[in-house]
Amino acid sequence: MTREILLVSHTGRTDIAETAGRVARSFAAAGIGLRVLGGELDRSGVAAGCGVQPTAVDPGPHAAAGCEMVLCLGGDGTFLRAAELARPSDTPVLGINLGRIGFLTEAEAEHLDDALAQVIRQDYQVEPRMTVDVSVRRDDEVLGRGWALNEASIENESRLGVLEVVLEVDGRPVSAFGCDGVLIATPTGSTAYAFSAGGPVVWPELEALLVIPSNAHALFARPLVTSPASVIAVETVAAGHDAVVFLDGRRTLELPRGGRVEAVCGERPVQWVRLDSAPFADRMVRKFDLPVTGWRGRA
Ligand SMILES: NC(=O)c1ccc[n+]([C@@H]2O[C@H](COP(=O)([O-])OP(=O)(O)OC[C@H]3O[C@@H](n4cnc5c(N)ncnc54)[C@H](O)[C@@H]3O)[C@@H](O)[C@H]2O)c1
Ligand SMILES: Nc1ncnc2c1ncn2[C@@H]1O[C@H](COP(=O)(O)OP(=O)(O)OP(=O)(O)O)[C@@H](O)[C@H]1O
Repeated sequence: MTREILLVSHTGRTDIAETAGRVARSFAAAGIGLRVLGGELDRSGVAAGCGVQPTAVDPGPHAAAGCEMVLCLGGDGTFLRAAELARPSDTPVLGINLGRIGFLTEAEAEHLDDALAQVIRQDYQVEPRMTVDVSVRRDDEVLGRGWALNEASIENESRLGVLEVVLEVDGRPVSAFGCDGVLIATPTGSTAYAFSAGGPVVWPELEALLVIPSNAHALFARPLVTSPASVIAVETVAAGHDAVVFLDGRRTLELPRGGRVEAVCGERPVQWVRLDSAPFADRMVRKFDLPVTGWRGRA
């Protein structure tokens, strides 16, 4: 069977385009075909000149269909973009960090050659990462649907005044408060926006839905960790403000005043390529540069 990989890279940096050219040549030498988004071919570094003939594809839900993986060269933003292309066809995504933080990526740039060798040998595991499915409703009408890998962030559209919301979990009211917004995050997203809003770091193997009020003007506005089977709803008051739901900071849904957002564990996860079994604790310490001097460990 012909092997094929979709390459998604940060196209705004020449160093990444050069790296993409190197990746393309390695895959070509191993007999692996390359796909690139048509609109990015010129800037991708894998166009004419690098000795490879990639297939140009449209950036729709079929972009990665039939590929063995989506390889992402960039930071977290590029990984989220790659996940959007990979998820509809359940294609695994591998991130190589050529960005600043790259919390979502599996390998650092200095280990690129080792990572490519593993990909070529098909020496990796794939694990599902939970997503969140979101619907926006008003009365009985569904106004929009979407999904996120990190989080759904409900935010006051105008930024004028507070957003008055009522939080509901599993059909029961939990708390009403004014706030800048409410985040509904996955364990993967617990180190992103939810982390900045005071949420807990959740190990990615755990399935849970996190609910984190942002700047709530209330005595009770603690981060909640709910079951993956929970249905979370956030209602905005009819006399209040219009809001927007940001999904991974990339896709938006309008939430008119008096509307309701419902969030549940995503039906379709993102398939995540693991190259090694380094514990999540090590990744967190490395990415957040946490001090660990003085650790002795068990004798
Ligand atoms: N105040 C905040 O912390 C804040 C505000 C808006 C959006 N965000 C995050 O930005 C994400 C979109 O990322 P982007 O790179 O396209 O935008 P961006 O370039 O504005 O990046 C925001 C920052 O979030 C980091 N990030 C993204 N996902 C992460 C994760 N799972 N764990 C740890 N760090 C993560 C990125 O590396 C970057 O430093 C959103 O999903 C949201 O989580 C954070
Ligand atoms: N070809 C492209 N088309 C659209 N957006 C792109 C493209 N290349 C890069 N971007 C966007 O540029 C932004 C920055 O990219 P990315 O997050 O990968 O780099 P970074 O900011 O250096 O890394 P990190 O997020 O890890 O700090 C992201 O929102 C990404 O989606």
